[in-house]
Amino acid sequence: MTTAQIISGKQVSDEIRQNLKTEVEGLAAQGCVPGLAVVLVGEDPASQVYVRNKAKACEDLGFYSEVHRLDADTSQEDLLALVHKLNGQTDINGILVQLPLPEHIEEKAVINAISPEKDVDGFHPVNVGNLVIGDDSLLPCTPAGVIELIKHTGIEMSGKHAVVIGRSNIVGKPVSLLLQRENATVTMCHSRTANMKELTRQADILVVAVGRANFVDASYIKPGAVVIDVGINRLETGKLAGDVDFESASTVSGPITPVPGGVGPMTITMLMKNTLLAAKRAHGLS
Ligand SMILES: NC(=O)C1=CN([C@@H]2O[C@H](COP(=O)(O)OP(=O)(O)OC[C@H]3O[C@@H](n4cnc5c(N)ncnc54)[C@H](OP(=O)(O)O)[C@@H]3O)[C@@H](O)[C@H]2O)C=CC1
Ligand SMILES: Nc1nc(=O)c2c([nH]1)NC[C@@H]1CN(c3ccc(C(=O)N[C@@H](CCC(=O)O)C(=O)O)cc3)C=[N+]21
Repeated sequence: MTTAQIISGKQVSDEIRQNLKTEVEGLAAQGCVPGLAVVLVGEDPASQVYVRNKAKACEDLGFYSEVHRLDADTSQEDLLALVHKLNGQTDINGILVQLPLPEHIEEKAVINAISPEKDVDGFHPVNVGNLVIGDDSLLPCTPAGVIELIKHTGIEMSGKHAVVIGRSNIVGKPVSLLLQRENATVTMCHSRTANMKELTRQADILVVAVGRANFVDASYIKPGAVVIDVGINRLETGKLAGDVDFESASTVSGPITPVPGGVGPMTITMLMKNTLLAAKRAHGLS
C-alpha cells in the first residue's frame, strides 16, 4: 500500500503556469509577446505528443507559437537554414528542435546553430558552459523541473546525499550540477557502476533517468527518501511507465513523483518559463 506523499507535477505545473500567465499579461501591455518555435523532423510518435502539449501550453499562456513539421528526409542544410531564419525572427524568442533527429542529421551541428539567447532547451554549449560555471544561463527544462519538484516538497537539499542514476547530457549530468548548486552532495550512477544499490540506498534524494521501465523498486530506496522519476517509457500496451516501479517504491519512499503527471508536465512548464525569460531579455526587461 502506498503511504508515501505523491508529488504532483501536474499541480505544481499549474501553479507556476498561473504565475507565468499573469506576467505575460503584464508584458503584453508593454508590447512584449513571448514567441516559441518548435521544429519537428519526421514523425516520431512520442515527439508528436510533446509537440502538441507544447503548442497547447503556448496557447494557454498567450504566447505566440510556430510549429514547423519537416519531412523525415529533410536535409541537414535545409534544417540549418530554418534555424538561421528563426534566429533572425524578432517575433521568436525561443527555438526548440525536437530530439532525436533522423540519423542523417548531425544533432550537434543543429544545436550549435541555435542562437544561445534563443536556446530555451539549454542544450547549446554556451548555456551548458554557463551552467557548469554557475553563471546565468537558460537552464535545461527537465533538470530545472526536477529541482522545482524537490523544492516543492519543502525538504532542504543542502547537505543531503543525492544520487542520480543516468549521466546523459540532457538529464543526468545537468541534474547533478543543479543539485550541487543547491548544496547537495551528489553521487552519479551509470551502466558501469558496480555497487549501485549500496549507493542508492544511501540517498536522501534519488533521481532516476535510465530509460528502462520500472528499473528501480523498493530494494533501491532508503526509507523516507525523496524519489524523482524522470523516465518516460511507452509500454507495448501503449501505457506510459516511468523508470521507477511506483507500486513497490512508494511502500518505502518519502515523497515520490508519478508517471504520467510528474516530471513530464514540469518540462513543458520550464520551457515556457525559459521562453518568457528569453523574451524579457530580448526586450531589455529582465
Ligand atoms: N520527463 C521528461 O520530460 C523527459 C524524460 N526523459 C526520459 O528520461 C529517461 C532518460 O533519458 P536520457 O537521459 O535521455 O537517456 P539516455 O539513454 O541518454 O541515458 C540513460 C542513462 O542511464 C544509464 N543506464 C542505462 N542502463 C543502466 C543500468 N542498467 N544501470 C545503471 N545505469 C544505466 C546510462 O549509462 P551509460 O552512460 O553508462 O550508458 C545513461 O547514462 C528516458 O526514459 C527518457 O524518455 C528524457 C527527457 C525528458
Ligand atoms: N529538444 C528536445 N527537448 C525536450 O525537452 C525533449 C525532446 N527534445 N525530446 C523528447 C524529450 C521528452 N520530453 C517530454 C516532454 C513532455 C512530456 C509530458 O508532457 N509528459 C506528460 C504526458 C505525456 C503523454 O501522455 O504521453 C506526463 O508525463 O504526464 C514528456 C516528455 C521532452 N523532450
